[in-house]
Amino acid sequence: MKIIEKPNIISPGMLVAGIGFFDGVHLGHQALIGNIVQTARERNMSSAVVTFRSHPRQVLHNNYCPHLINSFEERMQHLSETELDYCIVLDFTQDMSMLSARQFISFLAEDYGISCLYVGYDHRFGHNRLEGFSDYVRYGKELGVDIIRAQAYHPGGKHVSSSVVRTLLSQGKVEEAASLLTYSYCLEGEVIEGHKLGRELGFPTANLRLTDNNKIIPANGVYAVRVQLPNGSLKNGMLNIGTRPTVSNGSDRSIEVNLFDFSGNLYGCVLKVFLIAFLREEERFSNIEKLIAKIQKDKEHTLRILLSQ
Ligand SMILES: Cc1cc2nc3c(=O)[nH]c(=O)nc-3n(C[C@H](O)[C@H](O)[C@H](O)COP(=O)(O)O)c2cc1C
Ligand SMILES: Nc1ncnc2c1ncn2[C@@H]1O[C@H](COP(=O)(O)OP(=O)(O)O)[C@@H](O)[C@H]1O
Repeated sequence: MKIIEKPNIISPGMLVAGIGFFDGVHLGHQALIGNIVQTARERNMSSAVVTFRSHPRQVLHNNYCPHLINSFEERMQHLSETELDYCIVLDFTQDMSMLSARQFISFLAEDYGISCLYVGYDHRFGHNRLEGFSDYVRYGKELGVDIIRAQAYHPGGKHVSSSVVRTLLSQGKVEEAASLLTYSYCLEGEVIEGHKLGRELGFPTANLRLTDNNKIIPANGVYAVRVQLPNGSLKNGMLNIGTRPTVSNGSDRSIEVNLFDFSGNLYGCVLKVFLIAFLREEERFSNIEKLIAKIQKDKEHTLRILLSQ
């Protein structure tokens, strides 16, 4: 998949595209992309999605802070794992938000050579999202762009959407989220210094400062994880997200991971942590010995989960 970031007519009138933000590139997105690719093949054309670098709401509302499933780089990575030929990345601007639906379709046709556009069953575009699908079809006819309505995808009768996945993640339901995403949710961050207490407990923990502040932080609790080190190697581990109520009265939320079968200095390294399963909620223990005993049990629980996969 080639990423197109500037107006570029790949082959005039020979591009089948879908439009959306595609946060998560979940099963529903994958089904839509499957339809785009199939239509492109039937028509001897190329396939693409049109997406936005930042969430349009971030541009329209200055202080809006989205809670997203993917960073931009992750979204590009997951899209590139599909069979799409191109991903057209637009920088959503105030000017773009003023375009009517007709002007936007015309822009896609003229600047990118799009001749067939899949529009999500619930997707609306154009200034103030005033118009609907029948209007898009009419403008498409006038402009020579075939507009197709993408159907909702309900595997096993379940509704799949980015909002459903976001809710699952914020509730800590990482396994259910992974079944809709087709991959485990990932948090990436640089290892920073913590309170140096982990080593005293016998479980040193790499404290993470997240690379992307717009990503969802799953519910507080303990998770079984796989950790990718900068050299690409994978380690099993356990992650705690929370306020560490046994050792601290503060409300600061830390994200810290203990790696199994590892010793060494990780400060300054960037780790990717894949959340495989939720183990339990964070608890306040009456003393450190009880906390240590529980973390030891968490380790056994984590190993049972990760080694059975
Ligand atoms: C698997 C795991 C589970 C944890 N569970 C709890 C918990 O239930 N309650 C709590 O107060 N702290 C919990 N912690 C946090 C420890 O208190 C924390 O690792 C310790 O304070 C070390 O912090 P430091 O790296 O900043 O020194 C957990 C840590 C790990 C790695
Ligand atoms: N198995 C391990 N898992 C996580 N971090 C480890 C491990 N072994 C060594 N380390 C190192 O120890 C640090 C964590 O020790 P800790 O006492 O918890 O200090 P801090 O409070 O600064 O995180 C990590 O940042 C990393 O550099």
